[in-house]
Amino acid sequence: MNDAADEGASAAEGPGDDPDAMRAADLPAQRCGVIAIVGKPNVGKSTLLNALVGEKISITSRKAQTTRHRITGIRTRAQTQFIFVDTPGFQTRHAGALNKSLNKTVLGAIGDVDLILFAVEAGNFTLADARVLSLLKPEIPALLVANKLDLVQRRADLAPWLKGMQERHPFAEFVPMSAKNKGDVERLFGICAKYLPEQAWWYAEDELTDRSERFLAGETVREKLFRFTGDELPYSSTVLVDKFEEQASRQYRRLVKIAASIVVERDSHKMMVIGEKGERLKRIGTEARQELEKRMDAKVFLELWVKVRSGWADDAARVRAFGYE
Ligand SMILES: Nc1nc2c(ncn2[C@@H]2O[C@H](COP(=O)(O)OP(=O)(O)OP(=O)(O)O)[C@@H](O)[C@H]2O)c(=O)[nH]1
Repeated sequence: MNDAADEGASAAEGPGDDPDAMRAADLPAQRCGVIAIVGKPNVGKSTLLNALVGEKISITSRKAQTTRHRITGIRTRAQTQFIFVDTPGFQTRHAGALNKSLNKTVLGAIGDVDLILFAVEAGNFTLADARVLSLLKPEIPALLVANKLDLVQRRADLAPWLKGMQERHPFAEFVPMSAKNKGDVERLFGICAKYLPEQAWWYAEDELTDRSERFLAGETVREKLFRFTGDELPYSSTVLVDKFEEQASRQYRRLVKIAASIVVERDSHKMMVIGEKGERLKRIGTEARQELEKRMDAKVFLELWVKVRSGWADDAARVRAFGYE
């Protein structure tokens, strides 16, 4: 991101004597800034990010703590480039190395941004929300995104709740909304834009993420893994992409061969992932492959393995080796 930022800075230099630059200076100024989406697990942060970016960038599932990485989603609209970072649901319940790493990612993500979207479930505020809120610095503007508004039965009850929220933190604005409602998401763009500084864009207009296809492959398998195992499988299970190779092909315009390992902590979890006669693993593989083919516009061969590595989520060195900062 630094390189991109440097480019942006040079593009924003003054017009000088260059006639082309003079013309550029007549245009409305570009805006560009970073927006962090924070909140406790399962409040809908990834759903919101995907809706804002207009594509599925971050995986979602009903299982809390699905998001493990800081993910950048980019959306450029009219003169404004919005750079979103999604963060893992901050949590303090488990103390293992994986969780320490996740919490560090959240703290890193909110220190240096232009705007924070603090997401909660509308009408709810628990100790877990309070813990995340305590991390926000008053000098960075924060919007209270009261998400899942569609689940609120009596809207009238929301007013006193919002008033209480204002006492907890000096929020710049309240945004009661549903991440699943297009109109609400549209309105959020307009609200966010005014908090972003006037500066040249950091990314090309059509860029959607700075994450690689290899990363996307791992995340897609992980999403299907959690979808098809539900609450049975501990969230410490992870996916490693062992091979990601684009190969020349006469038959297909693009051909990508991917091999990935699903890493679990116990033999019993391995059986759970594989399922009876291998049915579940097959389903995970098929769904992941189909989705990747669509998103990468390529023919994909996907090979999945299940490996047992007991205690990896409590082992700091392994957590790093598995790609978590
Ligand atoms: N009814 C309703 N459900 C929503 C809304 N937004 C998200 N959800 C659901 O809430 C669940 C959690 O959404 P995620 O986007 O994965 O939540 P998250 O905050 O990113 O979760 P972590 O990755 O655990 O931090 C999913 O089942 C979503 O479909 C909403 O506006 N209304």
